Amino acid sequence: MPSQLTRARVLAQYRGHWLVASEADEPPQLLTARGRLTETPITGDWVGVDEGGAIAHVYNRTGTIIRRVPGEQGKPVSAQILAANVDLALVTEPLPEPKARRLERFAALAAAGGVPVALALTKTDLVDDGYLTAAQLARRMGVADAFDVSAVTGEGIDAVRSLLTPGTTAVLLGASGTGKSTLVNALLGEDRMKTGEVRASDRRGRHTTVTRELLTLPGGAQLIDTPGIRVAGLWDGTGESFADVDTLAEHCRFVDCEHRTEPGCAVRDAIDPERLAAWRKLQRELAWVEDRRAAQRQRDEWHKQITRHMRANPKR
Ligand SMILES: Nc1nc2c(ncn2[C@@H]2O[C@H](COP(=O)(O)OP(=O)(O)OP(=O)(O)O)[C@@H](O)[C@H]2O)c(=O)[nH]1
Ligand SMILES: [Zn+2]
Repeated sequence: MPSQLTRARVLAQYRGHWLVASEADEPPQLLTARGRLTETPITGDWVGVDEGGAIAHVYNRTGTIIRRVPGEQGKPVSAQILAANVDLALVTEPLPEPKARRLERFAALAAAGGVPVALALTKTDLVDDGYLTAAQLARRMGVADAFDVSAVTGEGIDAVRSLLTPGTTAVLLGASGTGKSTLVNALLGEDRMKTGEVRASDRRGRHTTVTRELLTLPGGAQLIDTPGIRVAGLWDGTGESFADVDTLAEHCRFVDCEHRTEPGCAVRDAIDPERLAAWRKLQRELAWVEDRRAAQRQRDEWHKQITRHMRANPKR
């Protein structure tokens, strides 16, 4: 690592460029990377900028949101890091009929990366008792913080703000159309104009391929939006998001109990059947992913060995 590096945060990524803000109160700059980095910088990353003004290092990440990229049949499975160095995931789902299955999936995605979860049920203006639904879902999922919010009436926005203390980096996670961007706008208030397309233009013109952007909220917290996610495949476990099932499962008679009809099962009668079905479905998905990943690792190892062998025995 070169000696003189300035620490800076990646606000957004473009093709071969990154919008980066140093800790000092300077305007963000569009930078390129120096040579080959060990990691490709992504939104939320802390990077080291060298004296020539290029990204030369990506610091270790804590709290990452990683999903499996929807792949074609027969193609290798791969992962995509959606956000780095995140302290809180606000998982969104709209009222009047929030889908528990989607909430559980996004919560698992966050938990797998070591990120605590809060629920934000949007569009509460469409119902009378959104707070009840939020409380029930939170209880069932073992989530401490849950809010029903409305960008139309402003209800619940302050409650969400109370979690977004200065220095916190939060990410909005949820399916397309669940109200993430609208919530961002509500939290930003009038500051919205300073962000987005305005900042993403420079001498070379406008960079319109904004995908995930780290924004600074008026209160001093950072927020990353993740627009347009259709499929949120799991990649590496479900973290602590099914702690209820995992804890009870320790008391099942069989270690590989699937909590169906096995005798001495401690989970089946204690967990909501739909939640248990969701757990099973995600476990099956993870088993499939792990199989594919193991097969790919084996193939990679093979290729390495062949290459090594050919290098050691060049044709004469
Ligand atoms: N009634 C009502 N409608 C809302 C509220 N929040 C969002 N909507 C509407 O829901 C739709 C989807 O909201 P978006 O904020 O674009 O959803 P998103 O999650 O950002 O979607 P992607 O960008 O595709 O991921 C829009 O038509 C919003 O106007 C709300 O609090 N109340
Ligand atoms: Zn069991």
